[in-house]
Amino acid sequence: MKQPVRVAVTGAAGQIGYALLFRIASGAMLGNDQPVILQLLDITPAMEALQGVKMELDDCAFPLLQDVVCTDDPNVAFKDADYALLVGARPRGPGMERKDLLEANAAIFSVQGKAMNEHASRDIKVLVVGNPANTNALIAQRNAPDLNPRNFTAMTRLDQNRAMTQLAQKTGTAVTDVTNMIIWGNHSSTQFPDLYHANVAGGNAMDKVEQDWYENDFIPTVQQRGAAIIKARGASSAASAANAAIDHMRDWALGTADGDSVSMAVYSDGSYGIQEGLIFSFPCTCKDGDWSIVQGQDINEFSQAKLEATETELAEERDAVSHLLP
Ligand SMILES: NC(=O)c1ccc[n+]([C@@H]2O[C@H](COP(=O)([O-])OP(=O)(O)OC[C@H]3O[C@@H](n4cnc5c(N)ncnc54)[C@H](O)[C@@H]3O)[C@@H](O)[C@H]2O)c1
Ligand SMILES: O=C(O)C[C@H](O)C(=O)O
Repeated sequence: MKQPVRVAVTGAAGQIGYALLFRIASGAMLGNDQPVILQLLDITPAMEALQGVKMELDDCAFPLLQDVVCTDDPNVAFKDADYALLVGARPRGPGMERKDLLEANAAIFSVQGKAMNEHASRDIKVLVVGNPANTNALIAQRNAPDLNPRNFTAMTRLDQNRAMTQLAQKTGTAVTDVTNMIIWGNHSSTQFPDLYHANVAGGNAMDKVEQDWYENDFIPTVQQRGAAIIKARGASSAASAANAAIDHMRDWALGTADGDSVSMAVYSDGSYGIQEGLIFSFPCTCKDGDWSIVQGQDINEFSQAKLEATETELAEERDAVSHLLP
């Protein structure tokens, strides 16, 4: 039996938390042979609700779940954590743009970055889900100077999964026929879903769809899907977001499939001309618990303009929170 690993989840009493924790505890994220200890963080007024979630986790009698810690103290939640899923944040309501959330959520992520810097495993793998996810990840990373910046990532896997289904439905194929479906940039309406490098049933995706559908239907549908869910449900996506978080962490920990790449917002090393230090979604492969950016893809004029637009937005978000970046 493997040694248990410690998985910190913030915002654990929230909607995404409720769809996420049971799957982590079941082994869906780290494998059926990996025992876990859950370290759950939420704010003080949510402690009673969090205790209720813990009672339900207990009542599942998950064989892999060794302990559940509930706390309102980030220093406790991140103690020796091997993985952290930073979900806790104020979600976007109808009519709100992500930028409206920047200031409100920025403070949360600087505190949590500092707590990880002090208390977490030096190899911690951090996934930021709470919006604006890329910039929250940047704030956490910059507040954790003793940790490797490569340990901090943000989630664009939900956008990738959305894009895969749209493409499969359009081409009359199964989602399992779609590979290398990459989202570049920010988890926002400037994200760039790239069909030029995606494959459907072994052929290039752009050979199977019309340019007009790609530009005027597919891209806006994927970019606006979060807002469409909020409009329909009156609340932001939760189960699909939790599912994408599981996908992201599982691939990072256990590796991506041969011949496939996945979308991960990671610390930019300047690849594809993207400013170094931004948390930008690139095509990534994962092996032995580490990610790398897929290099050498041709970027045409259309794609280049899209990459620049989403990079500009991320640079603006970074500048708007510069007072929180040490
Ligand atoms: N990246 C993505 O693809 C994606 C997708 C869906 C939602 N989201 C984002 O995920 C976040 C959570 O969504 P939700 O639906 O679970 O929201 P929710 O309001 O149901 O839950 C958020 C939880 O976070 C807690 N929280 C607030 N401040 C905290 C703090 N300082 N420390 C710890 N916990 C804190 C709240 O008490 C609440 O329990 C939102 O920011 C939402 O916009 C991201
Ligand atoms: O768009 C939002 O605010 C919610 C979330 O990020 C989503 O993509 O569903």
